[in-house]
Amino acid sequence: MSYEKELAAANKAASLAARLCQKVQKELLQSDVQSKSDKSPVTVADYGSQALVSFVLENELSSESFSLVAEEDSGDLRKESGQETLQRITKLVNDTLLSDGSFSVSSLTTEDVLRAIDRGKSEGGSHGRHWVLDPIDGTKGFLRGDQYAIALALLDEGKVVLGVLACPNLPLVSISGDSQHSSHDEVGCLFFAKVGAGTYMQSLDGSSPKKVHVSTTENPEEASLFESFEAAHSLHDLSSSITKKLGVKAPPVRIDSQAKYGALSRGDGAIYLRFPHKGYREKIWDHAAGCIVVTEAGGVVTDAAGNPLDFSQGRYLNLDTGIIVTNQKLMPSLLKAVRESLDEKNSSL
Ligand SMILES: Nc1ncnc2c1ncn2[C@@H]1O[C@H](COP(=O)(O)OS(=O)(=O)O)[C@@H](OP(=O)(O)O)[C@H]1O
Ligand SMILES: [Mg+2]
Repeated sequence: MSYEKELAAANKAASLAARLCQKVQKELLQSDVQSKSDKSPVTVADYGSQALVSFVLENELSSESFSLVAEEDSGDLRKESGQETLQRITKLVNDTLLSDGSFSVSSLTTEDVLRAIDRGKSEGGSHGRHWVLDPIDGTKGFLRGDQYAIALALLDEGKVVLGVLACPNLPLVSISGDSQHSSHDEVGCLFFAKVGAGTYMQSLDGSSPKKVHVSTTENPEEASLFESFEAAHSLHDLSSSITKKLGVKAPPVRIDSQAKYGALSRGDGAIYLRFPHKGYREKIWDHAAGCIVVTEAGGVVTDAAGNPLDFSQGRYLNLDTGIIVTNQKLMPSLLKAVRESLDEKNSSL
């Protein structure tokens, strides 16, 4: 199976969704009246991105019956209080489709938008094909004006077979701790990977794609660490104890969203550690696209016990403790350090 047509559709869908999100983030950052606690811009961009991706996939694949596992549903938009937001989303989606020029449809109605969003209710699973979407991954980063990603993947018989990460604010040059980059660097990256065919990166503006590879270092002293920006999303103390054991010298690079997987796939840094607080259940849309982008670039993604991630169990991942990402050479010593640090943590409880 080549998945050629599916990859082209996914790239188009994620790029257009990125355009929609960029427009909303720009307005958000320019607005003086926007209060910091107002979550409405991210709400509008989240729903708009999901509606757009769902519509583009249906259109490009000429398929009425595809399955989509996605983060949002239209419940709140169907209420009286959601009508103004729904109008804004519908206008944004139509403006974005119009800006592309390749869609022959006249404008979508609010009902079309609600229907497109609700396609995302699929439960996924181990049989057949399922698209997996996080319309805005890193919502907190989006509101801060920092990193976020549109993450889209395709599962076939429970395995991730393609993945696309659109990262509108990620510099085209390396962001690892030791590299110099300035606020003038060009931003906006599109990573895409297909099973058995490697990972590529291009600019969201459409430069020609270049094959990328994870860092090949086997020396932990040269390896820098990526982790969640938000301390509430990952135990920073635990990753610090692990990297100390390994001998990592550089301070951690903390950025939001699956942009971490994208950055790692092109060799910015060599390790990504994620240890959610007890009780948190990881969703498949937070890792499916990132996972194939890294593995097709030569990296390894496992849970804290060294098992591959299983995307076939529905909307959630059933995980042992955390997620570990690195290259093949560093994995054995990293897993050992993870095991030792987890044992120390558990014995101190
Ligand atoms: N408590 C808790 N623990 C662990 N993870 C959580 C938690 N709460 C949320 N999330 C999920 O984290 C997604 C954001 O990605 P990151 O954690 O990699 O980035 S960051 O923390 O925003 O820096 C974020 O994705 P979005 O909701 O799409 O933004 C969540 O799915
Ligand atoms: Mg997410």
